Amino acid sequence: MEFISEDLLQYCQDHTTEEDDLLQRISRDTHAKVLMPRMLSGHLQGKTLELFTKMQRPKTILEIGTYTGYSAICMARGLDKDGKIITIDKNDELEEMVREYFAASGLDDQIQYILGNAMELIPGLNETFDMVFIDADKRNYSNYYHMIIDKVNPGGLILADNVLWSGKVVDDHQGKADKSTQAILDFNKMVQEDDRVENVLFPIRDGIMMARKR
Ligand SMILES: C[S@@+](CC[C@H](N)C(=O)[O-])C[C@H]1O[C@@H](n2cnc3c(N)ncnc32)[C@H](O)[C@@H]1O
Repeated sequence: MEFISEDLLQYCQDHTTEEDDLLQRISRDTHAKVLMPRMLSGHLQGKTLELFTKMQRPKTILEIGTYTGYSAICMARGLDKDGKIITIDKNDELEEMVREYFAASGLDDQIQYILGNAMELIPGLNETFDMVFIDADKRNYSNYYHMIIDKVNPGGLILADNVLWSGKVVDDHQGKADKSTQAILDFNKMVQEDDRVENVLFPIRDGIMMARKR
């Protein structure tokens, strides 16, 4: 489901700094060769992530859910020279493609790509973060939040994608939402009630929750 008309979306894209050749290639290849290409962040969200990163100036970013690397490259482009992004994905079938894109970005020395289950890997990360992008399995969104909140530095940002879940968050479920929808509803409620953060839900693409740790 699109929340704004195709014409308005096109107008927004036409007034957003252009996607360069590499991001266009990743988007094209993903749509041609990879399952569920709708998962890719794309032009508007990618530029939003890049600009959020430039404003936040994080030393370390954690991304949960690399997929084909589009959003990781956007955030890496926003980093200062001494910043780094750790990005985790469990899908090793995309590894070759993703490593090639990271190399082509010229930023692979700032991108640490880890393959494996984020639920198992995150507790072992001996780092603190200035920015976290949660964009993996929806059912674990609240678990990821609980796992990372103590690793986020004061003033750090937690971003979570797809928090409008194609609009299903406002459907009348009559107490029987499907598991992914319920997980998103629980996540949004939990963030809204968490006094450790101040937050805003942006209606960008499928919805991005931004929570800033106090
Ligand atoms: C929505 S896609 C990420 C899109 C990417 N961030 C972008 O914007 O282009 C979600 C990814 O999360 C990965 N994923 C799902 N569950 C995971 C888990 N438990 N651990 C690590 N990765 C996971 C999937 O393999 C998939 O590639």
